[in-house]
Amino acid sequence: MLHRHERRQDEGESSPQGSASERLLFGGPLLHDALWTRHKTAFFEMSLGAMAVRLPRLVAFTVRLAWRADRRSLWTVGAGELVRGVSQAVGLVAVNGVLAAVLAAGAIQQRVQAAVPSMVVAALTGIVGALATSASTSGTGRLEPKVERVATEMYLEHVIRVELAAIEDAEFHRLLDSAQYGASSARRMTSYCTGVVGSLVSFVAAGGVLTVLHPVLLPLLVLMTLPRSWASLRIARARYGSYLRWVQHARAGRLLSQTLLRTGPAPEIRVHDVGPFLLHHFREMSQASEAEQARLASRAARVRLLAAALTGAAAALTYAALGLLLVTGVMALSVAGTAVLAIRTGGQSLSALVLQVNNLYEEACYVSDLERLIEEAAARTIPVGGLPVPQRPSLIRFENVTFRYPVDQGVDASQARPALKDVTLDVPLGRIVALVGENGSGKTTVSKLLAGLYEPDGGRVLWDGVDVRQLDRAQVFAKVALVSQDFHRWPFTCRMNVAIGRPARPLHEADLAAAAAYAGADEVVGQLPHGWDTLLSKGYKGGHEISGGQWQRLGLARARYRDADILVVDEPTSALDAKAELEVFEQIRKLADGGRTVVLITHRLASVRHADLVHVLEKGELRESGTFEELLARPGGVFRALYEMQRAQFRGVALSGQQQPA
Ligand SMILES: Nc1ncnc2c1ncn2[C@@H]1O[C@H](COP(=O)(O)OP(=O)(O)OP(=O)(O)O)[C@@H](O)[C@H]1O
Repeated sequence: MLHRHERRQDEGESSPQGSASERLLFGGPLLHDALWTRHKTAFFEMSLGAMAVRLPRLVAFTVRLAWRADRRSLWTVGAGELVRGVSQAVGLVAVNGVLAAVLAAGAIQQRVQAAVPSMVVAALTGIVGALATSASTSGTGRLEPKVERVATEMYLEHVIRVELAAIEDAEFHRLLDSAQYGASSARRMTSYCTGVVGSLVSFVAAGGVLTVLHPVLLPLLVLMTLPRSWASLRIARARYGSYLRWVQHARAGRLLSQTLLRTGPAPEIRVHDVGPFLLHHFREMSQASEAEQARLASRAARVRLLAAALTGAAAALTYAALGLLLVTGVMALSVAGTAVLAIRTGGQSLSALVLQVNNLYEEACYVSDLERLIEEAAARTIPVGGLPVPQRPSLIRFENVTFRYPVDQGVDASQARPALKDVTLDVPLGRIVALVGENGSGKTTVSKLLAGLYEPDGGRVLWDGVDVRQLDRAQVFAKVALVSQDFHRWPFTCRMNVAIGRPARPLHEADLAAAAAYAGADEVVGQLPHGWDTLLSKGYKGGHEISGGQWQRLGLARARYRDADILVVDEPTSALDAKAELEVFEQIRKLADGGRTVVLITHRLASVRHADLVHVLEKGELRESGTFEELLARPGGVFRALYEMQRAQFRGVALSGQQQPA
């Protein structure tokens, strides 16, 4: 047997340095940075005994899921497996009766006649067993997809309710990633569990019959089966370990082949002659993978041979013991015949049991991630309920607000600069409030806190004097429409891309048209091959791609369709041409005239001319606040300096036929 640390190295996820090509291209083996990769090694460290201890918990979890998914099928499976086991035991006893009758003294006709009742019982148990097996198989087949659906729903239900900060937390995200495999694992666990229960029942049935026949037969059964079980387990794990190693080379090779096929790098691949270079390394990685698979094949053959030798020795020992019992007259010939049959069925059940438990454990790693995710998600869920948000609030105030984004593990959070530091500002409702500042100054963060997406680490966000933490968050969200910089481009139809601004409301064509006209998206819709019904996702039949500026208009239309009191627009015109930009700002201004609040984030300082109030942020701190004119009039002010800088870019560029300004 391999030494423990050798085995780890031999069977673990990575070959430590990777192939020469992998070292050259990736600096080492190409490994996933994901939580689930840890399961692969954890799996190898689990002994059979430890697995047996965990077994009841695993079965209980699967049964609970199955209970939620479909009770009737669960009952069918349970009863089916039980009936199968019992009919197996009764069948063995009947076979014993047949053998005893046939091997007894007397004329052959009489002996056969005496065996008939037992034969009938054996045949009946065979029929009942087959019926029970098919009932269990169909029950498992019905249960599997339902269990997967229930587990997926559990997962998604929890995920959509967690705070944004949790979704952005790298560690939580890793768990999220890994737990998504939990649903399909739960599905597979259903059939493994049925297998485990079935094998266990069969083993107990065969063991029970053997014990009744003679007490020494049960230990003999175990003795004969254990080496075989150990060997099959060993081979399964060796195969898995080797798979992990060759899949690592295959993964690297796949990355190269995919890169060679993609459109993005295609020009560079051709002009810089990257193709033959990558092809050479693809071949090298594939050969490393082939070598590993060849190594596995010969290793599996060796283990299989050893297993066969051990099983043979155990069988010889068992049959020698049976022979001894026969010769010494301790056991009758008929009993020995039944014992051989029982040892065969019992042995098969035990081997199957060991393998099924092994499979069960492997799946359980993912299912336990799912369990953990559900626990953690529950702890990080957006609170439900709270004080009602005022019908027409008049002021949102940030009071000494400090906020830090969650940092990745290993990074000292206290060292990281807060995204907002001691910020105090007002957002009077029914007005246009602009947030300006350089990249990374904290504008988007202010808008997200305003929308209730984050809670401040220090200070308070007050809605008419009430801390947002006490307000009903669902009502806060309902007050806000958001057009973020990276608003989502849903892979749905154009109509749905606007209507998703208020998904709970029945589709209303007139409102859709009004929202589109507001954002200038009506022109976009008019140019699409199927108008509102065009699928905005290239790569699918009938799918169509639109430009960044056209998307931006749809994003604005979506926010307009939402028809909320507060519209937060983050760089709404970055992809628009100059004419469209002017139009959009004009429209935004009209919104405020209608009593809505607009929080406008932009780098184009000239566009904030119509804002009622401008807040200037710098490195997470509020530097200045005032109207456009006030800020421009402030000597040495940050806004004035930024504005001057932007203006200077255009100064000196004279149009033909125009005089350059003095
Ligand atoms: N999701 C996030 N996770 C971690 N840090 C973030 C995250 N979003 C922003 N930050 C950091 O917080 C700070 C403020 O970012 P924010 O996006 O609020 O700035 P901004 O003024 O809107 O910038 P820009 O003009 O580039 O959009 C930056 O240092 C940024 O790196």
